[in-house]
Amino acid sequence: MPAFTNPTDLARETLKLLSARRIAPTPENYQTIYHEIAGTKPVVPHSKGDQALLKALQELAKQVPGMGPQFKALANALGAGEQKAIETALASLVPKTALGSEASWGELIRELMRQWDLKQSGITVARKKDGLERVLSNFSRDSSVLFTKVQALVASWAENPTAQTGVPVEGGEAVAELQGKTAVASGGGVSALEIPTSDIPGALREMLAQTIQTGVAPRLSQFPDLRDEAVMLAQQAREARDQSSIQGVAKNLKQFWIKLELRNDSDAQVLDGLVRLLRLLVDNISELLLDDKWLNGQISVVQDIIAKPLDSRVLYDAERSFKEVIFKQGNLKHSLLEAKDTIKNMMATFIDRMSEMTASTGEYHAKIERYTEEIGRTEDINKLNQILGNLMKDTRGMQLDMIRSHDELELSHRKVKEAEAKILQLEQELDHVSELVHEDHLTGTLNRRGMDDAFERELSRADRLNVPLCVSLLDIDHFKRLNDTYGHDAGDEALIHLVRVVKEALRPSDVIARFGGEEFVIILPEAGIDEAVMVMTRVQRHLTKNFFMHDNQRLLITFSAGVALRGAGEGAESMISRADKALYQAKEAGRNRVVAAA
Ligand SMILES: Nc1nc2c(ncn2[C@@H]2O[C@H](COP(=O)(O)OP(=O)(O)OP(=O)(O)O)[C@@H](O)[C@H]2O)c(=O)[nH]1
Repeated sequence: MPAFTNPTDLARETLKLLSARRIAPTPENYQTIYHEIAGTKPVVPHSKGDQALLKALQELAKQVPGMGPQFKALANALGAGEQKAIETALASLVPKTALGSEASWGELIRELMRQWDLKQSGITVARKKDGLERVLSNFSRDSSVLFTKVQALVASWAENPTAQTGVPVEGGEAVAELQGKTAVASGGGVSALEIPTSDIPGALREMLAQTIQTGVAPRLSQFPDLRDEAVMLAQQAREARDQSSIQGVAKNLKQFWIKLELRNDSDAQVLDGLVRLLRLLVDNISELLLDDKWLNGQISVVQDIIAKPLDSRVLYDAERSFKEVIFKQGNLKHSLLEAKDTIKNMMATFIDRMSEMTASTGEYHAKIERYTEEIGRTEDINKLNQILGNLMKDTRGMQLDMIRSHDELELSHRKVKEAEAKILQLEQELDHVSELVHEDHLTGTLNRRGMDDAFERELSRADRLNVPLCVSLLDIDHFKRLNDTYGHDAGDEALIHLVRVVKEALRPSDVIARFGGEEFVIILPEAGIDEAVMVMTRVQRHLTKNFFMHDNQRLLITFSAGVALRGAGEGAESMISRADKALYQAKEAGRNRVVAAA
């Protein structure tokens, strides 16, 4: 029995003992000594967080079948703040857990308490409590599932202090894996608690597979390669049974999403590009309206673009060409209008002079008639002399007028001729500028200038994304013989045929440009050397299956090609030169083949 029961005595004795034992008179020490003297248990005040944790443990005691007493003991020990009792309670949880690891539940709860007390930005105690309650109420029927869920929840707190939610939902682990994270914390002491593979249930795998197959793949119809990849991934997810294949699926999915994001970006770019292009066309229609022919040229470019699968690069090319044409046409239009004005002025001068001349000759004739009458009427020699003098003067004046008018007319005529020549030249220039939009006018591929632009763009893209880039130089075999046998026009047709067939076999992102006569450059973005050689061999096969028809004859066209993979920091010129050497080797080796450059 304690010696003191009266609170005043107890207080006095407590202070005495504090002083006798030389213990600092802190509130905690005072409380401990007080209870020691009174023979009572100290009431440990609980923080809000502790209260929530206690409540959660009490909830666990109710919900987990067969483990109620253990959780209750732990809650009591925590409530009383008795370290030894906490340890015993934790130890008592261990053998009862369904999971193999002896220390699993104990460690998990210890970690739960540790994370509970830690302050993570963005995860409040209320949020933790909410998360824990949801896990308890959703998964407490199966202790092994509950273990995994509680573990994932704790890991999510530990993993990312700024995480928006700490509540794992169905498939939460899978989502964490997809994002390239594991559901188990890398620090914070739970790294030993790996999720056993047997805990990735078949239903979850199936759900993931179905999400990819029926939710993702059908929305990728415009990107057949990605759609096929999604279907393949779905199959992979369905078949993944062990840890390493699940990890493989997660890695593939992550890469797939990155690709999808890039593609979506480029989709938005295509839309942007198209809108910019249309705006450019509409805004500048007045510049292009000088002649219907030119306007139609621009519109047909837009129509061509819309007819093809949209590609931000095609739009970019078209936009650049448009801008150039509009700028040049604007300048030319100005000069053209000036030249036309000059002609109009010349014509006006000409008509003025003509009417002046007609007027002065009319006047002269009237004077002559008058002088003739006067000459008929007079016999006076002096008078006649005077009339003759006047007549001479008028005739000389008339002659001067005539000479002046003649000179002026000559000048006008010359100026009109010059203005006409200028107009002709300007019109030819306009035609030429318009042709620039269509690049190589025979085959419709890019010309050398277009190729330079495309190279510039692809090289910087390859640098930016750190992806490979290949170039191929192809040359038709024995083209001279074809020209000599069937004529130059047939040769031209063969070039058009070749380009059409080559384009069919290439990817939309590949670029083809006419390098010279019967030589073409193909830029293959994001292709390694093996892939590039494979693409060019596929193009060759496609060409041998598609004969060139001339005068109802099936003519087989073949080509040889050299392929070069871009070296670090290598420029277009050097790549083409290496591809050219490889092309030479292909010709030397018997033609109709593809050779990779060293
Ligand atoms: N029809 C036509 N012929 C062209 C054009 N440009 C170049 N050529 C012709 O292409 C031929 C190229 O001949 P060569 O360089 O001797 O090569 P090849 O006959 O193809 O022989 P190999 O390349 O060795 O297989 C020449 O006859 C050129 O006149 C063009 O635009 N149209």
